Amino acid sequence: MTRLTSALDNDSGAPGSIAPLPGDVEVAGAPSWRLATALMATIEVEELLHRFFHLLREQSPCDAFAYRHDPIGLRVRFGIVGRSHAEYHLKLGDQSLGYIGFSRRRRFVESDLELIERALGILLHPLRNALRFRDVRESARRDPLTGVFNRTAMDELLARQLAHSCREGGAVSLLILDIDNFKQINDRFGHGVGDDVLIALAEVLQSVCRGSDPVFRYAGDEFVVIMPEAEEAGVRCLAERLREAVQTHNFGLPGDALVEVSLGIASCRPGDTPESLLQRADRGLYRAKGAGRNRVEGE
Ligand SMILES: Nc1nc2c(ncn2[C@@H]2O[C@H](COP(=O)(O)OP(=O)(O)OP(=O)(O)O)[C@@H](O)[C@H]2O)c(=O)[nH]1
Repeated sequence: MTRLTSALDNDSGAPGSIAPLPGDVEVAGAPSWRLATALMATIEVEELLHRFFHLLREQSPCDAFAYRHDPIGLRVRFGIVGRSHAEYHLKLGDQSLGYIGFSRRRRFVESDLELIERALGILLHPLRNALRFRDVRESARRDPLTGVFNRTAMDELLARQLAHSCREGGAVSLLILDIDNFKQINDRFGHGVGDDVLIALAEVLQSVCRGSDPVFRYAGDEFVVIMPEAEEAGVRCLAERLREAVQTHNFGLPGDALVEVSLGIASCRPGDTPESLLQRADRGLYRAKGAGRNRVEGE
């Protein structure tokens, strides 16, 4: 663990290395085992950090706390930011476990930072385990070929979004996209080239969709995009943008062969289930194929 800054009243301090802690130190009167036991009782990163912050704050060395791990896009914040700051890079061996920052209205003094650093020493191993668990769970929700979310993740999100829309009355829309004549691409150029097309297609879809509209690989050459809060006009607009983006993308196929897609769209109606919503989008896709492909259709 490395102290990056100990900015007292916003003055930057010199970086320094923190020695590992003995296992049995006291955290400002609270035995370290209390913190260690609380952290051992969960494997979820967010819950772990929440417990860490609350136990630390009982000893009042900080008012706010921010954790970030950019490679996995994880950010967690608690409390109200003050004007005195201290930031640490958390490392176990060569492995980075992210950055953690503390802030406080009152000025941090060296004994506060020592207390924080002892507590961080106790956090390191549980945090490493929680990050590993998160990684395993995330990879079970990803399609191994394209890296986008898989059908399991789609089923979970769609059920959650529909339940939310039932409760709160908000909109949910989705689209299903299928490559036109993909079998011919495989037959003409080989299965490996077909795989490359699927990978590149997933990248095009993700680059057009905002982070809030996740992309899923639904089946072989079919992808789904879920649009929380979007009405039919919104999903139609996104579907058209995706169709155009794919058509104009250079997939690097021999003879500059084009890749085109057909799309079916559907928006949530009262009483919809995930299955009924998907079926409507699928019927739209079927109509798009029947009407000549490279187009968007709803029901
Ligand atoms: N390369 C590759 N091909 C796949 C994969 N999964 C499914 N496919 C192929 O995708 C093709 C799907 O074809 P279909 O969607 O049935 O038909 P299509 O040729 O795309 O024609 P339309 O959908 O009617 O336009 C089949 O040839 C499958 O073998 C994969 O992971 N990699």
